[in-house]
Amino acid sequence: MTMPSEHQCPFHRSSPPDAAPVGSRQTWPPGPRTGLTGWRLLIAMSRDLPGTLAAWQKAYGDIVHLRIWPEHEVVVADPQLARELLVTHHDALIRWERGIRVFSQVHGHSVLTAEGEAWRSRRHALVPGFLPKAVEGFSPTIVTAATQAFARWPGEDANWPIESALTMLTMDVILQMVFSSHIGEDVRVAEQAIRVTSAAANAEFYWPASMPDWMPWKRNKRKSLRTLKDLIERHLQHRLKLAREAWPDDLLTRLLQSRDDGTALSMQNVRDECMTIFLAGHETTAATLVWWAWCMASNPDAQRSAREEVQRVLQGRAPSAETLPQLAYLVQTLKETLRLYPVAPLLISRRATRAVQLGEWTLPARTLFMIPVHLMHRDPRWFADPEAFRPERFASDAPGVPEPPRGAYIPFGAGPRVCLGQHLAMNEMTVIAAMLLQRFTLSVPAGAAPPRPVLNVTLRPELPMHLAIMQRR
Ligand code: HEM
Repeated sequence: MTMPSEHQCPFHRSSPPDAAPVGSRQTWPPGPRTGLTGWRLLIAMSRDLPGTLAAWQKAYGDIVHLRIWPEHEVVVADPQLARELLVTHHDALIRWERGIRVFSQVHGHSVLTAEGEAWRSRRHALVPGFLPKAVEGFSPTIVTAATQAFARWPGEDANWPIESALTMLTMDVILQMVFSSHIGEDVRVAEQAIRVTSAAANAEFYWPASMPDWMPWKRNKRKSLRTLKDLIERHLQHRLKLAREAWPDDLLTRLLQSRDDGTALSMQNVRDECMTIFLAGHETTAATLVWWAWCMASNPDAQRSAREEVQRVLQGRAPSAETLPQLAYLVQTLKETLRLYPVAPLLISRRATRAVQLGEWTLPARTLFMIPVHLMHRDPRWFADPEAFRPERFASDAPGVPEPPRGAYIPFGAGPRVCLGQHLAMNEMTVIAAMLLQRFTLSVPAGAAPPRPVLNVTLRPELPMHLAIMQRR
């Protein structure tokens, strides 16, 4: 019998014997060998982050140390410790500076990128607009946008570009919520600009510094950033030209009005918040709906059950604040989709500003922490038959399904920096999913292989998703 050595992770006693810690024996959990700089670990991560982290968890356990010069990084895939980090130790953490620098190129200094007091006051100003009651008020807007979008879908298509169609729809929804306007002609340009900036951001995460954007080969990124900023600016200027009494009740008006009651939001802050809400508010919901559509198409029984519920509850009507809570099974299909395909599979890495006690490890100030949400979501210890699509596991009365530990399921993060838009996202996705099932049957195109998830800021299919659709009579 192999006795656990003092090197081994106390949370994963079965670590292999070669799992020697790289740093101080008292300080660092086990992890892969580093070589001279550890940069080969970085290269492995940049090629396939989810796959590489899964292999390291298998080899070294739930808490893995990576020495990537000049950093010490600790990957925490133990649900209780991940939660402890995000909730109990939140005030000992800031977000990884490099990640924030990359995000700031697009988001400026918004609630997503701010820290400390600046973050607290932004979050405080924004929260009321994103509480469940406030979000309910957006349902008619979502219904109108979805009705118009689905009316443009064909009656039948064996290879319908559903990813592009759903992205357009969620973009339209968020533009109506923020600016009370449709995206119209801008849609294709914006979609392309977002793809270019996301790809650029994804590549830059793995470099210690970015080359300046005026470099000739960054022309596309420069142009795309300009396109997105111009889009926000155009809507903002249009609003400012209107008399105040004519301002519609939307998120931009709420942001502008919050400047009146002493919240120190500059006009640049308003622009930055609009950009974050625009991007975070539609890319994530689009990606989740795309994965949901795949799960429905590849699990026809689940699709049938969800549709039967929609028909029984809605009886052909549009979803509303009153009927949405009755769509319990449909919500379970969305939750199960978020388990299998969490669109933010790795929360933004955190940096410790002081020593952090995590289980039996005391990890010094400046340690970087990474939380692989996707690994916890597919861990057979917390979710039986984890690769299977089984919405019933989220039923409150599911027989014989043990409750996973808190922290094992965190598609929206946890702690004070939990997703600001989680209620809006669930509300919007439920409305759109219900309306889609009312109108169309989804199936996998003949001969199509299961999509490979890749991380491109959000988790997306490697190739744009196409599905077969058939209008229901
Ligand atoms: C399926 C949809 C969504 C998912 C899975 C999702 C996921 C997440 C996650 C995991 C975080 C925390 C990141 C971290 O801790 O590092 C986050 C933060 C955030 N999300 Fe979402 N999100 C979704 C939709 C939305 C929507 C619709 C909005 C806004 C309209 C939004 C706005 C934000 C903002 C502003 C933050 C930063 C909050 C802060 O730092 O205080 N998200 N989201």
